[in-house]
Amino acid sequence: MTRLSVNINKIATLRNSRGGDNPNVLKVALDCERFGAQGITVHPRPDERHIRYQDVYDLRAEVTTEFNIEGNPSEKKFVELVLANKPEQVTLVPDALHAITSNAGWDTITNEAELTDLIAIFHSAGIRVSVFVDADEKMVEGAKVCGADRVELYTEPYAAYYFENRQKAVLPFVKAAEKAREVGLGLNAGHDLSLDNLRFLKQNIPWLDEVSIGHALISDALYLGLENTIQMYLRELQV
Ligand SMILES: CC(=O)[C@@H](O)[C@H](O)COP(=O)(O)O
Ligand SMILES: NCC(=O)COP(=O)(O)O
Repeated sequence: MTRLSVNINKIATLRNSRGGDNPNVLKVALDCERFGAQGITVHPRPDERHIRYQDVYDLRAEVTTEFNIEGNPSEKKFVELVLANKPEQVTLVPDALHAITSNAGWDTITNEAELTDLIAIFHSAGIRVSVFVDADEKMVEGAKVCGADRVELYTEPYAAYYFENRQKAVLPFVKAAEKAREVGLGLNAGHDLSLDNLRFLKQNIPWLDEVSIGHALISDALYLGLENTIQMYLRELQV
């Protein structure tokens, strides 16, 4: 079974645009769970341009499905936030400070020492650790060496190339996923997954543990409604 974790960053972006509390991030998270999402993902960034640090505390208190916090652990504040909230999963992402969104996975070989230390810290708090990587077998192997539990494959290149040649687009992801399975890592995927490209990814990598989806899902919900949209994404994973 592949779990759907809904990334609610975009809800916070909308809320922050007017400075009030509409839409209410916590309510949307609980509604996502009620509508069938099996997890909630947030990616607080140091500038708090969408999810604020306080949101993480508020969500932790109420979310009953898997809570996944993504972010760059080079920021001490991020590590402290995760340790204070003890989510079921932390996803380590090497974001540059002013990047519009995540745009690359870790070099798990160059950053082996840093990642190994951080993973040990999160493990000592009982938190599962997923490491965001490009679809590169060497980076997957490197994540295993660092002690990760899972990798999250950065799927933007798959999504970008999907309509041109989906067989070729998925191939590096299948190889990276096979490597993850071979070395005993759990497998997540995310970034730019959508109703267009999700089913094909799942068909080619049926052992995917989890996908985290935000931008496309929240955009679809404007037309289709949140409950219906979540059901539609869940259906794409039932193949
Ligand atoms: C880690 C990742 O793939 C990103 O998609 C991220 O979680 C989304 O962050 P933004 O919502 O800030 O673009
Ligand atoms: N980890 C990826 C994620 O949470 C959502 O990415 P996107 O669907 O907003 O591109």
